[in-house]
Amino acid sequence: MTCLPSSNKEKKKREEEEVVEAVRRAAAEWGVMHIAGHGIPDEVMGRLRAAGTGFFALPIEAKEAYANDPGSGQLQGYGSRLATNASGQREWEDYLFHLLQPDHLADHKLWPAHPPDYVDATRQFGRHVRDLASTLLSILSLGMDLPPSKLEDELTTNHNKKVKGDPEEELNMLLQMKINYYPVCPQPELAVGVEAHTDVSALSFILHNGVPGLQVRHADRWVTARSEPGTIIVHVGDALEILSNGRYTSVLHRGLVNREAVRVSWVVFCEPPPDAVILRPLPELIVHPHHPPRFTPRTFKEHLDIKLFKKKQQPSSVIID
Ligand SMILES: O=C(O)CCC(=O)C(=O)O
Ligand SMILES: [Fe+2]
Repeated sequence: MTCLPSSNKEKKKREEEEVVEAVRRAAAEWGVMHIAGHGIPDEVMGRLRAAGTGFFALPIEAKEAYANDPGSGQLQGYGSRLATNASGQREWEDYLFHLLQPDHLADHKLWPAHPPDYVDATRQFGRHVRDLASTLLSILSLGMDLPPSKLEDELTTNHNKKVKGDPEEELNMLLQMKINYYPVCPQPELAVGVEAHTDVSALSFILHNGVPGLQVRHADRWVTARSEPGTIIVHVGDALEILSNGRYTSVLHRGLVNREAVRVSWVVFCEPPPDAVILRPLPELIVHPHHPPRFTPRTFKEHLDIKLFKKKQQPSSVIID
C-alpha cells in the first residue's frame, strides 16, 4: 500500500502530539523525565564524562588551583562540601561549578586546563544542551496550549524597568555547569551527597556515570532514578514552576552516596538572567477564580534570596518554595 502524503503529515502530527503529551505529563506529575533522542551525540557525552572524571582524578593541589570562595562571593570554581549540614548529616561531595553559556560571559580561567580536552568537550556539550533547552521549552509551551516560543520568550525578555537596556531586547538564558563528585563513603547511612532540594533553574539537565544515587520525591516517597544509558535526565526547576503557575512541578530531589563506587554527575542548570526577567505566572494561565496566581512576581535573583532566607529560617534538610 502506498502512503498518501497527507496521511504522512497526519502521522507526524499525531506523533508530535504524543511527544507533547508525554513531556507535559512527566513535567506535571513528576517534574522529572529521561529524554532519549535528544540529539546529543554519544561521542560528545563520552568526551564530557572523560574530561570531568579526569579533572577529579588530579591531585588535590591541582584542583585547588581552581578553588571557589563562597564567603567572598566567588561561587564559581572547585569546592568541597565535606561539612555537616543543617539536618546533622554530612554532605559528601566535591564539585566544580562554572558558567557554561553564553560563551562570551564565561570566565574561561576557571575552566580546568587539565585534562586538555576539558574546554572543548564542555563547550561542545554546552552548545547541544542549549539547543535541547529550546526544544524542550517549546514542547512544554505547547503542553500548556501556548505558542511554542512562549516560555523561552518569557525567560529572555527584559521586563524590569529598573534594569537598563532596551526593554524589548532579547537576553540570553544562562547555562551553569556543576559537576558533582561523590567519593565512596564508609558510612553512607550517616551522609548524603546533596541534601533534598528543588533546583532554582527553569530546567536542569543531568548526566551521570551510571552509579545510582539520584532520588526524586513522588507521591510521598523517595524514588531512585533508573540508569537509562544514552538518555539525559531533565528536571523541572522553580523558574518553570512559577511561569507555569504550578502546572509543572519543580521536583524535590537529593543525591545519595554509597560504600562501593564513586558517583559523578554533570548537571547543567538553564536559568534566566538574574535581574532583567521577572518570573511570574504567565497571564494566559490565570483564570479567576479557579486559577489564581500561586506565586508572587520576583526576579531570579530575588527568588534565590527568598530561598536562602527560607533555608536559614527553617533549618531542615528540605527546602520547598
Ligand atoms: O547528583 C545528582 O544526580 C543530582 C545533583 C543535584 O541535584 C544538584 O547538583 O543540584
Ligand atoms: Fe539539584
